[in-house]
Amino acid sequence: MSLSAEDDSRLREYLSQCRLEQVVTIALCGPRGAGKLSLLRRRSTGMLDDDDDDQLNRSLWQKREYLHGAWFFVRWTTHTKAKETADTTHSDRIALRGHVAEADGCLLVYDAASKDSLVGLRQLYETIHEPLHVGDKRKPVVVVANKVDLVRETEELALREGIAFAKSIDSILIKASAKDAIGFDDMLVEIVSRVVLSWISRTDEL
Ligand SMILES: Nc1nc2c(ncn2[C@@H]2O[C@H](COP(=O)(O)OP(=O)(O)OP(=O)(O)O)[C@@H](O)[C@H]2O)c(=O)[nH]1
Repeated sequence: MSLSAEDDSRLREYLSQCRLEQVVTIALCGPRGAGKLSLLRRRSTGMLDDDDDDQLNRSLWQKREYLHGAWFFVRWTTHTKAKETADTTHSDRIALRGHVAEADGCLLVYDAASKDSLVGLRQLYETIHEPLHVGDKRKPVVVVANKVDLVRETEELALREGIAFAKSIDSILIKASAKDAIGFDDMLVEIVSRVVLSWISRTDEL
């Protein structure tokens, strides 16, 4: 994980004083087909694709997680639930902004084997700029390059550009593959840690 030793100890100290389970809501945002649902599904059911109705499958969307010596109740949301809805429709953008506004943090997922997917993610980031900000502070964000199993060494451009994008928005990139079950734990720990640190900063400011 990318936390400094100082942040790590602040986080552990804060959590050691919390008696109750911490509820964290994370928005999974990203262009169509990036693998948002597959990442969640793979983690919960061990499957990549499934015919069951994922939207009704509560175990997919909320899960207890033990991180940094504390229990969290993690709720996931995503904006592209209606398969027939195109990315660019007005209602999709409204849904996307709504999810981001309600979330404590965001995972920005794109398909690491597709330059178009990264272009889509950049556009999406512009769309969520407003709900992502609370006053002059931005909610925690982590970029996830999914489908790294499809990236060959000779065509790593979308991955390298993804790292540059993550840096440009003051974030980090985590490599993941829902297919090979890689990266989910890392992205979970990273985003939840950043969310808790944002709570600590807010408390410190009061
Ligand atoms: N090779 C490979 N394929 C993947 C991976 N993750 C997802 N897929 C495939 O990519 C396709 C799209 O995955 P979804 O999980 O539906 O993507 P999504 O981002 O939820 O898509 P929308 O609902 O359209 O926004 C599916 O056919 C998955 O099987 C991965 O890590 N590697």
